[in-house]
Formats: sequence, structure tokens, C-alpha cells
Amino acid sequence: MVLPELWTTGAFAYDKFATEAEPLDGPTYEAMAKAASDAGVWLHAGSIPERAASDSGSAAGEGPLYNTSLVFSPSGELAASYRKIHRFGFDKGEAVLMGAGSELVTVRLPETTVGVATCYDLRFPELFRSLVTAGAETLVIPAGWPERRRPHWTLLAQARAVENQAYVLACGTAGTHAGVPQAGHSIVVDPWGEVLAEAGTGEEILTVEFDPGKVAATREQFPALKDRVLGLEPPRH
Ligand SMILES: NC(=O)CCC(=O)C(=O)O
Repeated sequence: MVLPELWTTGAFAYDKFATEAEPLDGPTYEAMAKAASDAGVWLHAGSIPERAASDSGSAAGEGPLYNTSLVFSPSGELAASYRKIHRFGFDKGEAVLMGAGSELVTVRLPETTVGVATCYDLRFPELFRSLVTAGAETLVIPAGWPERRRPHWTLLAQARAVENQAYVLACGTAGTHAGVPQAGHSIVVDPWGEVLAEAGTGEEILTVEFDPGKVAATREQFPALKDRVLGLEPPRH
């Protein structure tokens, strides 16, 4: 199960990031750990505004903020957390308010290895290539993507699937966040680039069954990933 980005505050509700921020193991962590174990499922619980502990040991609440995703196992254990690496700089909000993550995160499930990214990360193919190099076969992307740029959302989700020969599960917010209409349109794309399921603009539960073995089969039948040329030099002039 996958939830969207910053659903506890609203993706574009910059004024709420600091006031609604939680430590990693705060109330949302508790509720989502219980939800995962009650349902007995792997749960990517979307992201929260995380208030990290202060390095300097000063009073609680003064550490940096991060846009942090949480992934729980079916027993309710935290399997992984991921701090969004590419902050949305367009209107300064996130890039000013949040710190940047610096670590790639993959999670081994029994059926597939998941690579984790968040929203704006979708625009940066090198992140996904690094995740695939680290073993990812399924790319999971919670997002708060605006309706205004919905064509980019579906195009980029398909592009990341095709170029990496991986499943893409991208879950977007619905409704209006701080005056910005959201795209919704959560989407599941297979390693060949075919859209297996796509939601509408409104709130919706999207259910899809997929074959994790299709990643290896696609990579074997059409081995484009093996033909990469790495380490190209910049032009000399
Ligand atoms: N929440 C986000 O990262 C917004 C990204 C976005 O609107 C875009 O890339 O376009």
C-alpha cells in the first residue's frame, strides 16, 4: 500500500511544515506502524514533515526539517525511511524550509526490491538510475503534484519505468492544498512502459496486481540497461 507525499499537512501547505512537524517516531509513525501490522501489509506511508533531533543537543524542536518517507513491514516494523533528496525550489517554500536528504534508499521485499523517491525527485533520472544500479526493480514515488503540471507527471512516471525497465508506483494527492489544485492520477506503470492502472483527479483507492518477475524478463528480453555507456567526458572545447 502506498500513500502520497505530506498527506498530514498538505504538500504545498508550507506554513504547516514547522507547526505540524513530528520526530520520525511521532504520532504518524505510531499510527502507520499499527495500520501496517493490523492489515498485515507492506505499507509505504507517504511522507511527513520530520523534525530531526538537533545536532548541537539544544532544546527539542530546534533540529532541521526533512520531507521524510516511512516504509513499514507487515509486522509494523520500520523497514526504511527516506529523506527527499531534491527539494522543490520553484516557489522557494520547500527548498528554504526543509533540509535535503543525501542517502539512496532501497527496501528488499520478498517479491521485489523497492527503490524509494519522493515527488519532485521524479524529474531527476540520475537518482532512479542509481536506485536501479543498487538493485531496485520497483520504484515507489509518493507525491503532491499539482494539476497544472499533470502531463509531466504521467510522462515522467512512464519515462522512469521505460528507461529503468522497472515498475513505477506513483501515488499523488487529491483535492486542493493551500489553494493549489492537485493532480491526483496515481499511476502504476510496468517495465515496458504500459500503464496498468491510473486514478482520476479525486480521492480514490487504486488496486493493481502485477508480476514482479516481469522486471527480470523485460531486462533479459530487451537488455538496454546492459548497453549503458558510463563516465562520458565533457567536450574539450
Ligand atoms: N511536491 C513537489 O515536489 C512538487 C513537484 C512539482 O510540482 C513538479 O515537479 O512539478
